Order: sequence, then structure tokens, then C-alpha cells
Amino acid sequence: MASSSSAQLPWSAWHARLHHKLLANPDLLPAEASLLIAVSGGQDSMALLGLLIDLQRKHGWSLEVWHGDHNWHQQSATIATELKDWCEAHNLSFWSDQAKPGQTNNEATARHWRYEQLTLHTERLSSNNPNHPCRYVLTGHTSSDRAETLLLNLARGADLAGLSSMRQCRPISKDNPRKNVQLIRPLLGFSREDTAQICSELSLPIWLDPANSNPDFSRNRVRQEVLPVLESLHPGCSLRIAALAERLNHHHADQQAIAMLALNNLSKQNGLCRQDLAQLPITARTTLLAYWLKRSGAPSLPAVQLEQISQSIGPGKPPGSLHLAQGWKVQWQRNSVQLEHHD
Ligand SMILES: Nc1ncnc2c1ncn2[C@@H]1O[C@H](COP(=O)(O)OP(=O)(O)OP(=O)(O)O)[C@@H](O)[C@H]1O
Repeated sequence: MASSSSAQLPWSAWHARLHHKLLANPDLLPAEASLLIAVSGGQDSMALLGLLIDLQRKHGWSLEVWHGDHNWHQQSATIATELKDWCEAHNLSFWSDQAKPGQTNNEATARHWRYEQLTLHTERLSSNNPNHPCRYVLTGHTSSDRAETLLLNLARGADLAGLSSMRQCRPISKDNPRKNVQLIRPLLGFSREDTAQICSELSLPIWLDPANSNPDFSRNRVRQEVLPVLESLHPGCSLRIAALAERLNHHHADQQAIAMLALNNLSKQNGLCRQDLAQLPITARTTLLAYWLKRSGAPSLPAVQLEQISQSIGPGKPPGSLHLAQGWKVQWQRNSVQLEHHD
């Protein structure tokens, strides 16, 4: 455990920055809410925890801490115990779980396991206190994480949805948004340099996780090898990349809203109006078809297939049809494009 030595500040420019951000977004972490904070013990989640402890009185939240022990190395149980002691010394309820061997063998399965465990804890907290349900899970993701994720998604190949990564707030369960638990990332406006500074100024302990330097994890290589090169070529690029992710997020949300409006206008009794669709540029037609399939509950299609349908319903093309997976079929007549589903 590495502890910094400067005197503790009950209020600082960091507190003010987060406080004002929360005042400007009152739905993000509403006053009096019950918050479950995911704390790895690293600098980002410790900075988040430290700031929230100090802001707690102003916002009336109740705070609980959860730590996931991935069981990746020998010190992991020690980190969990020391973090528990620190939380209890700060009057915070602390919960932790240890992954079974093989349960979290890569970044994706580890994340999935953490979010499952966190959801179970919110359910338990809510059933223990139904008048004060716990609907918010908080993580310490920063603008640096956001920049890394955008670069990784870009390299893997992503569309607008994939590039507008790391929203400030999203349902924790993508498969089941009805679970009604939100994943909130209050520190997206702070960089990793900021969280290091916050930990130092607030004398917060940091537990260094050896897994963070494991080059088998692609994120670590982007963090340690790719971004330093980009930063040396174009100083400040991480912040600009993170800002782009935020703008793409807005573009994506706007695109969704505009697509829904357009689909409502194009809808007729038996599907979509083909003549109106055919007037649009092919890329706009393809985008609308993708949203239409999604809205209708049909399986999503590979981009190539979507483009094929889009071409086929263009001006002057003959009627046709295409069978999709799971009993769905798109067919286009002279005046309409329709979707059918057979069990
Ligand atoms: N083992 C864990 N237990 C609880 N929460 C975790 C754990 N690992 C990650 N998280 C949560 O997910 C966030 C992002 O995870 P990531 O692995 O990118 O974190 P990190 O860079 O190790 O961050 P930190 O500096 O907080 O450890 C963390 O800030 C934390 O809120």
C-alpha cells in the first residue's frame, strides 16, 4: 500500500469541480440516494471514494463500498482486507466477493463478473431497505479510460455506437435494462493525472494491482505503449480523444432520436413507405433500416447485408424479399417495405 503524506483537505478545487458537475446534472446522483461504489483500491476508484465521502453530507447520500477480488495474484486477498479495514475506519459499509478460479480469466469476463456481483448487491441492499432502494453503482472511470476504450474499439472495428463508448450513465445490465440499476461514472471529466493528484492531496491510500501492468491485457498495452507515443507526438491528445468520445455519444443519441422521428413519418399500416425511403441517400436508408429492425425486435444484421437490402429497395428496383435469422423476413413491394415474423 502506498500512502501519500500531504495534509487532508476537507474541501478543494477537486471537490468543487465534482460538486458543481453534480449540481448541473441533478439526476446523475440524486440527493439522498443510496450509492454502491465499486472500489478496486486503485487511484481512480480511491479518488472517487475520497471525494464522495467529503461530498456526502452536502448531498445526503448513503454510501456503501464493494470490492471484487479477482483472485489474480497472491496479494489480492491482502488488498481486500486492507481496503476493508480502511473503509471500516471511515464508517463505510464494505462488501467484497472473491472470484472462483477460472471465473475471471480475461478483462471481459472479469468485468462481467463484477457487474453481476454489483447487481446482486444492489438487489440485496434494496430488499433489506425497500423504502430506500439502491439503484446506483458508481465506478472510477476517467477520461483516460475513455480515450483508451475509444482507441481499442477503433482498432477492433466499431460503428458509431461502439465509438461513442463509456456513457456517463447507462443501465448496468445491458441484457436486462428493467433491472433498473444505473452504472454511473462521475469521474469522466477527470484524467488519470487528476486522480493521482486527488489521492495525493487527500492522503488517500492506493493499492497497486500487479494486473494493471500485465501486457496480456490489451488495455494495459494501449495505456503503457500506445498513448505515451501519441502523447509525445501530440501532447494533450488523450483529453481530445476522450472529448471526441463524448461528442460521438451525443451524435449517437441524436441519431437515435432523429431516426425514431423519421421512422414514425415513414410508417404506414403495412410497414414503411418505400417511395419515401428510396428518396433518401443510401447511407441514410441503411441507418433507418437498422433502427427499424431493432425497434421491431428483429435480429441485427451485418453491415453488408443491411446495405444489400438498402440497395434493393432503391429507386426502380423490383420487389423482393430476404429471410433473416429466427423466423424473420423482410419483403419489399412497389409501395412498401414490410417485416414478417413466423415462429
Ligand atoms: N476489482 C475491482 N473491484 C471493484 N471495482 C473495480 C474493480 N476493478 C475495477 N473496478 C471498477 O471499475 C473501474 C474501472 O476499472 P479499470 O480496471 O479500468 O480500473 P483501474 O484503472 O484499475 O481503476 P482504479 O484506478 O480505480 O483501479 C474502477 O475505477 C472501479 O470503479
